[in-house]
Amino acid sequence: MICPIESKADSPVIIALDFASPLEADPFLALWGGREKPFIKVGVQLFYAAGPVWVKELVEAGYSVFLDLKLHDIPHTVAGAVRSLTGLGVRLLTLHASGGRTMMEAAREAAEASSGPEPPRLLAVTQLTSTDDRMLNEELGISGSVRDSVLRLARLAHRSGIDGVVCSGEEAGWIKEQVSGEMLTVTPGIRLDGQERGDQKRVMTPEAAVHAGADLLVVGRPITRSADPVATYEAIVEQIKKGRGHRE
Ligand SMILES: O=c1ccn([C@@H]2O[C@H](COP(=O)(O)O)[C@@H](O)[C@H]2O)c(=O)[nH]1
Repeated sequence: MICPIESKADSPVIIALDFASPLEADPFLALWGGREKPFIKVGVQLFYAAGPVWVKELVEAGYSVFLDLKLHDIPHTVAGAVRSLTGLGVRLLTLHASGGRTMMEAAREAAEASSGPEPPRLLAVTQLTSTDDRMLNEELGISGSVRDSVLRLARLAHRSGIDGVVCSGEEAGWIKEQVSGEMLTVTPGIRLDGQERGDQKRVMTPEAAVHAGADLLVVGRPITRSADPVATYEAIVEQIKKGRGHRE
C-alpha cells in the first residue's frame, strides 16, 4: 500500500533540493511551471542559507515540503527545535534515531502539542545511506551489520511513537515485515541503472526500491544534475509505476 503522505501528483518521488541558496533553487523549481508541483526536500545546506521564512513561503505557494534537518541533541533542545519548526507547515521532519528514545518521545510530544498548522510527521534517520558495514564497524565501532543496526533503530523509533524512518531501499521491506507495516519508509540513495553512486553506499534503482517496500523515494543529484530535470523526474515516476506493478 502506498502511504497517504505522498505528493498530490500521485508520485512518491521527493526531490532533494541540495542547492546553495534560493537563487539556485527557485529557477530549478520554475522548470515545473504549469505542471503539478513536486514534493520537495529542503536539507541543511539550503535551510541554513535560506531560512525558515523561505520555507514557509514554499508551503504557502503550495509545495509539500520535507524538512530534512536531522535533529540530534538532548531531548529538551530537540523538543524546542520541533516547536520552532511546526509553525512552518512542512509535511515531514527528520531527527536521528540514535538520539535515543527520550529524545524521540520529546520530539513527538512537542509536535503533538503544536497549536498551529497540522504538525509534521516525524521520521527517524536510522543509518545514513552513506554508511556501509566497514564504516559502521571500523570507524564508528558499532558491531554487527548495517542491516541489524537499521532494524534496531527502526524498532526504537517505532516504540517512541515516531511515524516513519529514513533507510535505504535494501532495508525498507525488512522494516515493514519485522518492525511494523505502518512505519513510513523513506529511502534516499536512489540511482538509475549504471549511474555514479557518489558518496552513497546503499543504493537502489527507483523500481527496485518501491518493489522492496519503500513508500517515498528521495532523489537529489540524479534529478538536480540532469540535463533535463523534468524529463528525468518523469522517467523515475514511470519506473516507480513498474515497481508498484511488481509489488501488487
Ligand atoms: O540516510 C540518508 C538520509 C538523508 N539523505 C539525503 O537524501 C538526499 C540524497 O541525495 P542524492 O543526491 O540523491 O544522493 C540528500 O539530500 C541527503 O542529505 C541521504 O542521502 N541519506
